[in-house]
Amino acid sequence: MRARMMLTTADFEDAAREALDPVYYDYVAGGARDEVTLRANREAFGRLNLLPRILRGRDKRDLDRTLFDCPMSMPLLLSPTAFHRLAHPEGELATARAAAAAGVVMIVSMASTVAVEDIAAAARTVTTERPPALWFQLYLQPDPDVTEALVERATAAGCAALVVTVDSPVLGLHERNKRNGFDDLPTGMACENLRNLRGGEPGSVRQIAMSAELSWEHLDRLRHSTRLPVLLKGVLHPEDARLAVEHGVDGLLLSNHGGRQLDTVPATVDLLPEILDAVAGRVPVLLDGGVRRGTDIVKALALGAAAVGIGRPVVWGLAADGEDGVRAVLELLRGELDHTLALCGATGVDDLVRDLVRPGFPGLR
Ligand SMILES: Cc1cc2nc3c(=O)[nH]c(=O)nc-3n(C[C@H](O)[C@H](O)[C@H](O)COP(=O)(O)O)c2cc1C
Ligand SMILES: O=C(O)C(=O)c1ccccc1
Repeated sequence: MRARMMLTTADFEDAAREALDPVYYDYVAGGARDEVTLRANREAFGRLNLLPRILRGRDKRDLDRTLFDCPMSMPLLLSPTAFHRLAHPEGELATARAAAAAGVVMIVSMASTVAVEDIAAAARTVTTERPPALWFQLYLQPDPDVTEALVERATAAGCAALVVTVDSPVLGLHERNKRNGFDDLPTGMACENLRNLRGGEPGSVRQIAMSAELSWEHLDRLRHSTRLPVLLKGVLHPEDARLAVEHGVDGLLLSNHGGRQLDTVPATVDLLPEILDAVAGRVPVLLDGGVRRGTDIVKALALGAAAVGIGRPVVWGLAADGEDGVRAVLELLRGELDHTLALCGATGVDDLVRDLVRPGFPGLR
């Protein structure tokens, strides 16, 4: 049999589907309820068209960008995803090495199955000349002391920014997980960032409190307790984007959690112009949700995103081939990004403007 050619992120999803226990595949692939938003993220990119410029490009294009003092080899980062050891025995260690080798930021999930200190050590084995480019995602905890202990842990491990996920007053409901009876980690895996956080905590998934009573006061308290840049992940209403800036956040990661929280919210790329108008250039706006192609990255950047994140494609790479698989996913997206820039007549990622993107022309869907 001919070996499968791994040319696209979809090829990695196919390989992951074959490699993974179907229960874990469903956990990663799935979205909330009817999965309307999960599909919308992809469909929205599909509805946008690119209108390239001619006779103005260059042979070698600039892909690099610096955000919050973190140099990135391209404006693509690893959005936080939980439980990497479900996908591969090395879990987040493999992911971190791949991200560091590719020169991109990994946002470590609070619910990682390897401790953030060990993830940072793995990244350091690859990048010796600069600190590992890790940011840390957290859910604000109703007990501010728990949040503070987590932040201290992530900061001591060398994380360079905090990404606070605010779209989860309660956990989204995934009917795939219900049908499969998946509601906990298997024996031998734990949420290692929560183990022994303040006392003898076991690191169980249930230690992650989702609370509908969190308020801007909790965020203010965090904002004043750390010198790290704070980004909010999961702001969807433009009014909340305005409030977030007023409360001193350093950036937004525009995200609908990959269609995993409230179903039927809009696709992130459709919301991007409104959010950018609300923020009015005061802080960078990053975006994730449905990014699978170089053309998706170019569309989001041209509309004004400072960088884009990928969630599931990272886990597909990891499940398919560990560190090499994640690296391959990142490199194929880098290649597609560069190729798309060339075809658009752009000299680099800083040369993308809004008028490259048009709403879909009829017949081009
Ligand atoms: C398996 C899985 C686990 C996730 N875990 C987290 C998490 O722990 N924290 C968080 O803020 N977002 C989490 N997310 C959401 C991602 O950060 C991201 O917003 C989303 O996956 C982006 O969409 P994409 O998968 O279409 O690229 C998770 C997503 C998936 C698929
Ligand atoms: O699965 C998720 O999307 C997610 O965000 C999460 C939250 C808490 C624990 C594990 C995963």
